[in-house]
Amino acid sequence: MLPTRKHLHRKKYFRRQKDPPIELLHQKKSNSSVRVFLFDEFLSKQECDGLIKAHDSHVKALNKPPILCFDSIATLRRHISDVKQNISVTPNDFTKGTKCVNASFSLQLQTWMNSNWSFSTAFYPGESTFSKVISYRIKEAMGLDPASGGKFQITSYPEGKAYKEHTDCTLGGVDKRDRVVSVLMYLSDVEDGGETAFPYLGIWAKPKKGRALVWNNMSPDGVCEEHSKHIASVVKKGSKYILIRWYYYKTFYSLGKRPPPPPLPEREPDQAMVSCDEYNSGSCRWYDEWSYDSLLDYEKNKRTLV
Ligand SMILES: O=C(O)CCC(=O)C(=O)O
Ligand SMILES: [Fe+2]
Repeated sequence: MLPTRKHLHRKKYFRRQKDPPIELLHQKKSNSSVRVFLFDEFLSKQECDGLIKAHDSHVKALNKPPILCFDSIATLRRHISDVKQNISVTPNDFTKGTKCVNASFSLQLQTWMNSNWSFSTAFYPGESTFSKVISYRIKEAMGLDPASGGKFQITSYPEGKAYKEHTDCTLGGVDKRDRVVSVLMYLSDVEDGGETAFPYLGIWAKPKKGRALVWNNMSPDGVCEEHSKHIASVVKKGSKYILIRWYYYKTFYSLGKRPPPPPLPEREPDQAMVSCDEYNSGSCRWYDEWSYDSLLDYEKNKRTLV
């Protein structure tokens, strides 16, 4: 039978489920509510390759050295001491009104740090047909409401790169506008390393092209769980690409909408941002879009500017 228009339409949305999803059971005793599921062949090879291509060409296009931003002066100091430099910095080294250093200091840090970061680019719901396709596929397979999902973030890790242990939600946070579920899709195989590991649960997953890994970060009553902490292990050989979409416990107006670019710091149009989060529970990551987190005003006004 020839496929009808209806079939073709449906095929785009539904993955051909070859293997049923499996739950990765806790290998360590834990009273955590976090559950981790694995769906193989969730994305097709063509979808993965298309996303990688789009990501790579976008990263390449933003070819000015990035501006580096830090969550605090303490984090900047830790990075400086990590690269065995003996210079002292004060909050005055941040460009006025921001937590970013100027272009020449950024370039100096980039050299010292040997660009030790992963690269993230984002697209937002409605910006491509693919966003609709994948939202729907996630809804069908995992029961997650597309309206409670945020942006789609593609991240690449060149060989040698990793991301430290962290939670995707805010520990101790009271705001329920937080990431309750993470849907991570591996866009590439990795020759060696790059596993996603949950040290408190004794669970780890190996990157596999097209595979999706889904877990909850918050308990059913909306508390961010310490035991949801996870790590992107170092890519020992090859490179790693992932697509992530976070789903939120409570939805809010700006969720899933591209935020307006912040006015500061001054920058070139093709200049990306590297954001280095809390030293012990974060890593540096290159972003194609600017976030309000780098603005001091934003923190002072309790993050209400957007
Ligand atoms: O790359 C991974 O395996 C994990 C990525 C991650 O945890 C994140 O981007 O929040
Ligand atoms: Fe994460």
